[in-house]
Amino acid sequence: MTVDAVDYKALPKIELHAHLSGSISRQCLHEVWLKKKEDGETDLQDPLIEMPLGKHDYDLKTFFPLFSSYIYHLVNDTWALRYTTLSVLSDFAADGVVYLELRTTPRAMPSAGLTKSQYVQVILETIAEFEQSNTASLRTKLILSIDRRNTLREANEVLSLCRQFSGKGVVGIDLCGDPARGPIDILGPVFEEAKRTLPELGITLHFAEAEASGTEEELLTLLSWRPDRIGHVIHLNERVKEEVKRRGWMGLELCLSCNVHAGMICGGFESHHFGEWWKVEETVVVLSASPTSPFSTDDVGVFGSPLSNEYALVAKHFGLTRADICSLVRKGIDVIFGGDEEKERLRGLIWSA
Ligand SMILES: CNc1ncnc2c1ncn2[C@@H]1O[C@H](COP(=O)(O)O)[C@@H](O)[C@H]1O
Repeated sequence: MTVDAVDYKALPKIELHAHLSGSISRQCLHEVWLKKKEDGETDLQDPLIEMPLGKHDYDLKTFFPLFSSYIYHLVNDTWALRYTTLSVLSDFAADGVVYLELRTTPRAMPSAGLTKSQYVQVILETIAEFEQSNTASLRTKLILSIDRRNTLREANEVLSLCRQFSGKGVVGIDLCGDPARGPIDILGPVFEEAKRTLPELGITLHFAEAEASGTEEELLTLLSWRPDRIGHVIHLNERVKEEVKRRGWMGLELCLSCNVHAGMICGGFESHHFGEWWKVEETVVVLSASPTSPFSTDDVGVFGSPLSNEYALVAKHFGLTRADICSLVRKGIDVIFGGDEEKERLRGLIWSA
């Protein structure tokens, strides 16, 4: 059986590292802009001009400001939040994703009178609405993100929201944001409290995404917070690699297109560290998509590569067979945060060969 025999879109897939605002397609942002323009509610430039279709060469310097200076000004009320969330869910479902953990940084929208708690509530209601009205097999849970720039008070607020919505769709907490920002030590107590008081909550951390956030000191600190999964996993020295393996069964959320397009790794797909990790017994590699906006795997909207394409890429560049691909997806079930019932559902859905 050649790798070409796999229909990567039809392959039921698990996506665990998708940032909501980075997963909105440029077309969807354009639709939001059109409505706001017609209603006289925006002076922003058309997203298709701001982020032309086909432009995916954002790097870590140009990528992060896109949110605070553009996307957050466009998606700034309940209508836009619901519209864009529905669009993101439809895109993942159309790409054959059957289980999605969407992550987002709770954001108040003062001009629309929306608190951070209401922001989370709107997203959860939109997910429920999508699941009721859609025949797709996609089931979605939410992870709330702490930004590296957050103060201790802001980070604690995210933890409180996790507590408030635990059992109602929120299944995890994340550390994300510009890796050039830090230090992250002040946030430690929040993750320690999460571990202690909310054992059902999964912890995932952006890990060694850039050299600046890949010092041994930072990485050992992050590991001391006892994450269940880590994302990107690029700049690790041998000691940290050994430490990751020693923890056993840690999920590694790897984002190929994002890392390559954003120049986060040297060389092309062949030199991606997926090649180093995917056969490591002690860890579980999970691929993440790069939507069609300016980013890519973890921000499909930005980098523009759906999850199905990420599987095609690893098959092509690392020679995975159909059996390898199916076993890669199946292994991912073990590191989802969505609970045993969901794991059972997925075991019935994901191809065994
Ligand atoms: C390149 N990879 C990345 N590394 C770190 N953080 C990232 C990221 N991609 C996105 N974000 C984080 O997600 C936010 C946007 O989505 P939400 O408003 O939360 O839904 C960004 O502001 C950034 O903090």
